[in-house]
Amino acid sequence: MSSPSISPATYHLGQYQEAITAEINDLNAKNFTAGFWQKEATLWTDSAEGQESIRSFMGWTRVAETMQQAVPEIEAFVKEVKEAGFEHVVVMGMGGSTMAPIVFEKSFERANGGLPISVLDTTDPGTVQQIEQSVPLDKTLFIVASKSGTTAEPLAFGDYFYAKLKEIKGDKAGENFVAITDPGSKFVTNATNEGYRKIFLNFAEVGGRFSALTYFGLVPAALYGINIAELLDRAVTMMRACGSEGDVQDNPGLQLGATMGVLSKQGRDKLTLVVPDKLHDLGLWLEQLLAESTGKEGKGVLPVAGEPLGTPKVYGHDRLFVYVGYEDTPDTENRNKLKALQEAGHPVVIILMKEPLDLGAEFFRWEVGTAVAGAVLRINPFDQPNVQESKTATDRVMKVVQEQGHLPAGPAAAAEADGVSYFTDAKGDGAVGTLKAFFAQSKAGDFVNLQAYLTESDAISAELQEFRKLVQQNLHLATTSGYGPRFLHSTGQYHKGGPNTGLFVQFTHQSPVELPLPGRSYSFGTFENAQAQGDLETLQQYKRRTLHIDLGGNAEQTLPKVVAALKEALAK
Ligand SMILES: O=P(O)(O)OC[C@H]1O[C@H](O)[C@H](O)[C@@H](O)[C@@H]1O
Repeated sequence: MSSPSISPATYHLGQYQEAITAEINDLNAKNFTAGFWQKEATLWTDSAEGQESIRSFMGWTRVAETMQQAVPEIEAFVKEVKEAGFEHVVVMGMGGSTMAPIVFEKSFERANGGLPISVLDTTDPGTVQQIEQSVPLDKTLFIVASKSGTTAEPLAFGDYFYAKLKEIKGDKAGENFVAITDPGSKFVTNATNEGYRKIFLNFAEVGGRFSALTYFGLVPAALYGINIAELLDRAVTMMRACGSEGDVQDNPGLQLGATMGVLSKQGRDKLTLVVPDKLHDLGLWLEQLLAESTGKEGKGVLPVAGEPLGTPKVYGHDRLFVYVGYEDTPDTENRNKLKALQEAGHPVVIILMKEPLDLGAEFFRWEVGTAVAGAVLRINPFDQPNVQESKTATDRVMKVVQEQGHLPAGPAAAAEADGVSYFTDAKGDGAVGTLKAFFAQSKAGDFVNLQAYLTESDAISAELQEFRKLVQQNLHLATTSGYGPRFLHSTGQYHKGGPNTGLFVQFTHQSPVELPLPGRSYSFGTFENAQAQGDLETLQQYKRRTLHIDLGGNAEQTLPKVVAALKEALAK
């Protein structure tokens, strides 16, 4: 095993170098690094209330060291699980409670003896059913992961699969369940009563999106066969480089954060992440960290992940490109394009790791960088004030469902074609005219966000990519895309709290799969569509430009028709 070292980061900042250096000098002049480790909340805000909240969520800064002590406990648990004959793990949760497991599963090869992992973080009935049908239920360990223990989705997933296991194992169902949650939550009591095999108590002072290196990330990682001791050692190496043990000359987190903060203030507020295929899902984790931490008070760094990388002519002046890849993977096409972008005057940062275990260090670099960007933007990076609003709106919708047995009726469609209904204020003729009118509202510096409350599949993802490509090539706008309700717990904060520069395209469907939820009067599908409706109302309340496209009962068949209509609408 190579000894831990920090992956090199190269900054090509061109005309922005001067302003960023000035910011770094300012931060150093006020002893930012020392203040950061002492949780000096004045670095972020002048409000006393804000300062108290900041201090209470800075437990993540030293949690990697704490977790080094917990490695034997986690490894003993993994041994117990394997000896008990489990063959598969399903991690169920939203946002920060599942993003790191997704990255681990996709970025590492499963080690010999490691258990395969699936992650369930959607209420879409088709996806829930796919997971149910793809695992041996009686030999599957279900991890219900929720910091607060109150999030509606993980509780629903837990109840759903617990009922299934009860049918198979009766009173022994709890043997297949594990909880990861904060101490004192009601969920702890419920999990205890239901006989869960184990309850891992996490740390109240570590927020969800900063919890990759706690039980939330590490328990699934260890079950999958990842060497978590080494992962943590590398994180601790990065902690030291960022000044955890005293003064450092160049703090890598501070450098990244100052770059993101200054560029955001100068209008280059769209951090475009470029990765090799093997790191495809790193973007999901980073999206939540950056968008939820910085997207508030009309400011923010917008993470753009999974967008096809283009030539300089398709971009405006609103990007910072960051490449995270591997030293020994040439990834020639991306690297050449980045070179061209750099030469055309776009700021580009390149981080090269040796192997996936270096992600331990990178998680920490980005966490510090995000906190520093928050200080430069003068916002509290540890709260998510606008996420709750959309949950409250969904609760209102669900109340109607419970009273009337169905979702509340919405406005009349602006257009209907090919079994697809379009809802928006923009006025145009038919599907093509409506799409044209909707996008005619865009201007330079805007972004287009696709929200897919659909069953995730390669075919749907490919169509969404095509949609993004058309927008990028014809309108030269940044595009982001996420499956709902996952993104609600991630980029959803930025959509409502960040600058009003987004055009939101929401896709819903009427799932042919009907999955009732135990103990509730509604099904997964109704819940999913209520979440979409609740968020749409919240976006509209914030005067965001919205287009809701209902794809009907066969989204794989109708989405290509929408893409074809878009092509026509955007043609010159
Ligand atoms: O882990 P939980 O408490 O269930 O929370 C899951 C997610 O819920 C919310 O939507 C927050 O905005 C996220 O930051 C959080 O990660």
